[in-house]
Amino acid sequence: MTVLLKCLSHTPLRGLYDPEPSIVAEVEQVLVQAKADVEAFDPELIILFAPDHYNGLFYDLMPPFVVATAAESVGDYNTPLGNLSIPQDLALDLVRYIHDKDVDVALSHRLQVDHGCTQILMETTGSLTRYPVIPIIINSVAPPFNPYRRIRKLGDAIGQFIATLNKRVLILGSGGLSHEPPVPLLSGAASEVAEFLICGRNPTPEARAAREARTVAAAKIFGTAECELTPLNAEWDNAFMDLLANNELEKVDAFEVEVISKEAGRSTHEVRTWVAAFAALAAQGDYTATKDYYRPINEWIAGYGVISAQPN
Ligand SMILES: O=C(O)/C=C/c1cccc(O)c1O
Ligand SMILES: [Fe+2]
Repeated sequence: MTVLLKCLSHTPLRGLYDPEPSIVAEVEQVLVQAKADVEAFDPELIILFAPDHYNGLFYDLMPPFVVATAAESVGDYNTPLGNLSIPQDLALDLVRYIHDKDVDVALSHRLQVDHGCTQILMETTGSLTRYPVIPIIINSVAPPFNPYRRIRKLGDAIGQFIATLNKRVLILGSGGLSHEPPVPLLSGAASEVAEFLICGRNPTPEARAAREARTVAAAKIFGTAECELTPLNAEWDNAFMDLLANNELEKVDAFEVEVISKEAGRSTHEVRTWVAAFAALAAQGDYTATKDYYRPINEWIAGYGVISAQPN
């Protein structure tokens, strides 16, 4: 068993509403390197920790964690449609293993996934199907959330499972860092919005286009006085990346959801995927991590970071 970890912010605004060309080129270079690293590692399995953004999972049944044995991309924003290549029996073995470690996960035999899963696959592998992948969705967008210590336990259990495999395993974490896109909250929502959040699967093309246009409109004013969304927080982001790079993962047990939402934005909780990814890595022993990139990018509504790590 050999392990490589990559955690990347995602943003569906990439290519839709970009910052100045030098920044686009800078990020492109980081992503080209990430893809080259993955190509050289040649994974036999990808464990992908990702959030959903009310595309596959809704409040009619909102699980904290889901392992998918089959998944198709909804093709939101600029991401491709299509099925992911999931080894079904291995995914089921993973579910049984996690349960044996006293952590409960939901199971889906037909999950719809969005840019939370697909953008990172496209960026690091160039395809939805290049390598076998087991997607694990961690609720990071639809409050209430379970505590960060539960994410660490989940990641640790999955890391122990990885250690039983005689495979090269790429662990991916998708999302974060600080950010707050215009994703509605159920609490206080108008009835039409509440209906979408509870049961909004398979929107019409017009509804999807309207949602994407709302995100672009928010991006155009994000970070200005005109915008009511919580601004990016580079200090929070750097402290979080340092915590990971310095092998201090247990500190996340003290993270408070409401405090993070206020300080860094409601969708900052996508870093829960990074916590799970690093806990899975830490289950292999000590590791060395490198902060490959960080920049707060208002146009993308993203504290945008990339971090890589491998066991020592
Ligand atoms: O779900 C959406 O419509 C928008 C999501 C989004 C926007 C900006 C940054 C992100 O990480 C997102 O997921
Ligand atoms: Fe996101």
